[in-house]
Amino acid sequence: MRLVRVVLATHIRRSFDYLLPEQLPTPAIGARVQVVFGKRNMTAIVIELPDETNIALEKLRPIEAILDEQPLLNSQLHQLLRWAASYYHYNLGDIYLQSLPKLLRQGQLAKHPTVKAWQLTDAGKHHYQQLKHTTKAPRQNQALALLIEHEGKVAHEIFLRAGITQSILSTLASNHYVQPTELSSSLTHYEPLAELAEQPLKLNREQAIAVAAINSKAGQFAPFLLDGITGSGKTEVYLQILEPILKAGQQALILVPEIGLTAQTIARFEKRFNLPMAILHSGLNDKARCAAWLKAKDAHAAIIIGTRSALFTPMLHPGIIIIDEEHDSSFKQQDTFRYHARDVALMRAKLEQIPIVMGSATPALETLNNALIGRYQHLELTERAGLASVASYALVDIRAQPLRAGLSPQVLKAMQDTLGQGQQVMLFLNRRGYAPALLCHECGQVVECERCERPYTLHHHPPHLACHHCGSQRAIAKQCQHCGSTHLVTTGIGTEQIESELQQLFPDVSIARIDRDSTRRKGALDQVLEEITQNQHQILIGTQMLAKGHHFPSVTMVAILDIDHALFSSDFRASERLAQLFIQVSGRAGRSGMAGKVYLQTHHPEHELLQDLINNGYGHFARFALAERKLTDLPPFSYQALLRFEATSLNHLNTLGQQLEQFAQQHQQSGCWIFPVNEAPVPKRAGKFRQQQLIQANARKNLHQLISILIDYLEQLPAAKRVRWSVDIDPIDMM
Ligand SMILES: Nc1ncnc2c1ncn2[C@@H]1O[C@H](COP(=O)(O)OP(=O)(O)OP(=O)(O)O)[C@@H](O)[C@H]1O
Ligand SMILES: [Zn+2]
Repeated sequence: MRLVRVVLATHIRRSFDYLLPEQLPTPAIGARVQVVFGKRNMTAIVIELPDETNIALEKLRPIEAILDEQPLLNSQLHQLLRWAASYYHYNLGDIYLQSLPKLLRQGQLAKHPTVKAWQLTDAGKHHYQQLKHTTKAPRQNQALALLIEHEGKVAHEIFLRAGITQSILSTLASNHYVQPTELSSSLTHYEPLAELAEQPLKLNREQAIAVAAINSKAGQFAPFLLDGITGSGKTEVYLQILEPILKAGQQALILVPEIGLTAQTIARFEKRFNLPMAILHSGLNDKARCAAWLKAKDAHAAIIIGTRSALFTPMLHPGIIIIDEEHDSSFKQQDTFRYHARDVALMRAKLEQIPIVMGSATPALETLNNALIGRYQHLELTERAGLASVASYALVDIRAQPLRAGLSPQVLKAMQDTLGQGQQVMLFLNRRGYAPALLCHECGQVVECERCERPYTLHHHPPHLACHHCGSQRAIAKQCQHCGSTHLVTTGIGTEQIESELQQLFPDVSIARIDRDSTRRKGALDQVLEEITQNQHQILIGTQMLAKGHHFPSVTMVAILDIDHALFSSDFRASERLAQLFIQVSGRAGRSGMAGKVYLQTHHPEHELLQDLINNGYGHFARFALAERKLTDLPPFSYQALLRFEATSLNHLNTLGQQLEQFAQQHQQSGCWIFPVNEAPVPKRAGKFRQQQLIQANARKNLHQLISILIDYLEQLPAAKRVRWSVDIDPIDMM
């Protein structure tokens, strides 16, 4: 009797045992199998081949089929997924299955797709024998030689990497020396890096120290914080630490924030190394994602660049993990499996025994603290790279000032001057749409999304109302629902409004707006970023999309229009987020030699956070903020979990809340604080009422113990069946 223990994607939080029928070979651990679960056919992953089971034998069902001869996941990834399941108190089966690309989850064979290739003809062979010693058409000869070397078949991509262009291949094809064919992409393997495709920059002293420190830890677990001000050349450091790793035939995994993964980023790595890369982001179709994943797994890609979930991509020869803009909140998944990619990546680096580099100009306080207490090696870049100098700041007091398009006279004047000198201006406003609210001028009633009880945002392109909480849309109201008046007016300003008003103020200037609406179309963001680099636009207006890591050489002026609302938030992380945003946005000014200037409009020019950031910089602010967190027992000096509850009826929530609070108080442990169940900061979303309970502890162990007890309780509690609940470990957004 042979047994197989598997996990699969079901809400039941455990593994399942199946029988292995005689005619099937023993599957590898980490391979997929097909099983019947309930009445459904499902893809499962083998996690163990146990000797015994506590299920009655007659109840065991057989496995239907084995899908993989080779395991998809190696033992380090198994350990990682198990660790993640226990750390985040999430279902192991879901985590396993979610770590696979969708097509593999659905049971497709893990086969590399075929790629375009060229085949040598007899005529081509003959031609080469006759002409190989001539100097005529050297590129054509090189192409034919490459084909002979590889038994007559070479992938198109390999020709391109060797500098043999499409037009050379077309000429060869028109002479019938080669003909198109296909190759399994697994045959397109690459040789380790021999020499760089482009000359590296000469590092400054701090960069050189960073590169040497990281390279000295090859082949072992070593975490680094690369704490370098904006424009200090962190990317050049990444490029140079990759060189020895790629020369050793190892792979690099590079994680970037959701919208930081642009064609420009990819191009920088491509240009330096000319090696195959696997790109993984949420915009890929299923086929492309699966192909990239397999390329990484079988080491047919040297560099794997991706957003959050790329972290789980298997690699045959892992050499290093890099997390760029490590403070970015898009590394934290905000629904279902709420993991933080940076934290899981650290564990992965530990399991794989490789270095991990976390880079940022504005490190998360958690990360900075780990560096300050010596848990991570702290590498600092305190100067701008090359010829660029640090931008200067001006606080613009807008109290009682007349504003046009949200801009003060001082900022408008500065814009005129900057534009007059042929330089670019960047305006930052973290609010997309035309106006954040539409209201009745007669009775004051605001037009609200009924499902969220929040104002609709007015959009003009195309005209509609959109709820930024639940995403619902409707036609623009013509009448007040309350009093029937047709006199509706907007309040507040969004990026669309600034764009249209600036078009009137600066009719001869090209304006680019960059926000989620203007970049929805695939490729639109890359296109506008390229246009900005080519100086096709002079004024750039954007939300935080524009703040992230971009390098625009001609931007010398940045104006931050309105961040006042964030100065008085009750969320203890608000000041950290504001400081990061402020520094990142400011960091776009003056990056290539020309002096940069940053204008900050505010009603609170004396506010100590703004004063501190401007006068002393992020590092000073962050150390002070850490001291404050320590005094008040907040993370990273304590550990938090958030239980979230959602239901269509408030009664259901209240019943559950009372029972849970009572239970939690009875199971209070020393070193744990259990806060009351409260309304969430967004108390209603998409028709569901929302509540939450914060749990805090002085040690991780205590937190995890208490959470386990609470989860066990919730799983068997009848009142919890009518409520959707979830657990968020290390929550960063309390919404
Ligand atoms: N050693 C160097 N010498 C000259 N120029 C350099 C050097 N290192 C980097 N640069 C240049 O400085 C500019 C800024 O570098 P990079 O984009 O890597 O900065 P960064 O630290 O990643 O900034 P940010 O955090 O704002 O994204 C780039 O144009 C880069 O080519
Ligand atoms: Zn809504």
